[in-house]
Amino acid sequence: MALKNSSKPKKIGVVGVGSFGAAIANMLAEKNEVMVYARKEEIVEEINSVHTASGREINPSIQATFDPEELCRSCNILFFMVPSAAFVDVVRRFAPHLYPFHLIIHGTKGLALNLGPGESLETVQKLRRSQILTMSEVILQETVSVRVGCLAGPNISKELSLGQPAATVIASKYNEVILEGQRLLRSEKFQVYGNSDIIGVELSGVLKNIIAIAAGAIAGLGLGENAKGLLISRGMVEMVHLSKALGGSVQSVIGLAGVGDLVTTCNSVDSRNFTVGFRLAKGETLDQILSTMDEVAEGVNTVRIIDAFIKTAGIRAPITENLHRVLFEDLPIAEALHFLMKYPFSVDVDFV
Ligand SMILES: NC(=O)C1=CN([C@@H]2O[C@H](COP(=O)(O)OP(=O)(O)OC[C@H]3O[C@@H](n4cnc5c(N)ncnc54)[C@H](OP(=O)(O)O)[C@@H]3O)[C@@H](O)[C@H]2O)C=CC1
Ligand SMILES: O=C(CO)COP(=O)(O)O
Repeated sequence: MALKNSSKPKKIGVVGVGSFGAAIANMLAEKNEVMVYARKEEIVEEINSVHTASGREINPSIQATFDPEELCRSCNILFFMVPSAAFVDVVRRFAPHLYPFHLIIHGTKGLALNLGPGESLETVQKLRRSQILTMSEVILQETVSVRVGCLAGPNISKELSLGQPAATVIASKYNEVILEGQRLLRSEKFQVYGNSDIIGVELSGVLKNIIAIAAGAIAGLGLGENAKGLLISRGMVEMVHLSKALGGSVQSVIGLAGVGDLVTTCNSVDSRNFTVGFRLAKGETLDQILSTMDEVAEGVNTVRIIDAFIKTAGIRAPITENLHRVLFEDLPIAEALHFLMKYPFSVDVDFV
């Protein structure tokens, strides 16, 4: 059924009620009518009857559905809050029900691949930029939506759920998307900045996860705060070079969604990426860690994608390269650190 402008729906939709989706849905519900989508019938029933989602508190005013069509019919603004590994599938499920009037903002800090049929990261010889998609690029590729934005910043969901003060960036080529995001989310406890460099903001949120895994490893090895400061500063420089190579601006990396989130994630035991590094340093294997984590640590897959890209593009990104060897090539962490300490970094800041 085609929707006319006069019948434009008014609720705000949230797709995915995991850790971050639940936190954002609750914040949106403070001043808006909200409907959430969960793929499992039992989660929908849990939300609608006892107002929790897998035990996470959900504002009692929030309604849930497992029908993408109902969500798209009821809402004109949708927040996609699912991990990157599921993003293409989820967007394809929603695509038949989306119209150009729908405004979409996503909060996903991961990448997808745009490969040919039967191809995978293991089989492609080279990984070019055109074969890597940010989540806004997935939405634009898979749907008729045009007004697309992302939400990124230092936003550990546990802290947001406790009502602790924080800020985020809404990035979009369309000022209207930024203004809507600010109108919906801004509060006394939550500041919302705008940025027109959506690719740079998405990449900032994606790339900081790599450095956060390394920060967790440094903490797990008990190497101290000097080493952490060294990693964060070299990590920021690496993020700038990678982001520029992938189409983002320097300014976005040194802003809230880049350096702001980098500092938070590199210091928080509530960060899943930090936790992966910490547990690796304590001697667990990657398989052991991932099989016992309930929530997604996007940085692991991001390391694989970025490592393949830099090898193709001929870029040096020593932290990512060494982390790839630790995660996927059995290099002991101590050796990776030894290698990094000998790496001939000589210029402090070389991107301005
Ligand atoms: N948690 C945080 O502090 C923050 C997270 N982010 C980003 O947000 C994104 C989501 O993270 P987070 O909420 O923590 O992840 P979680 O692992 O907590 O939750 C993921 C959610 O996505 C749903 N989901 C997974 N696969 C599918 C699918 N195929 N179809 C429909 N729904 C699906 C899950 O549903 P089900 O229960 O059915 O599996 C679950 O509700 C990530 O990219 C993360 O980097 C960004 C900022 C902060
Ligand atoms: O991006 C986040 C906070 O801004 C959450 O980080 P983790 O995915 O590592 O938990």
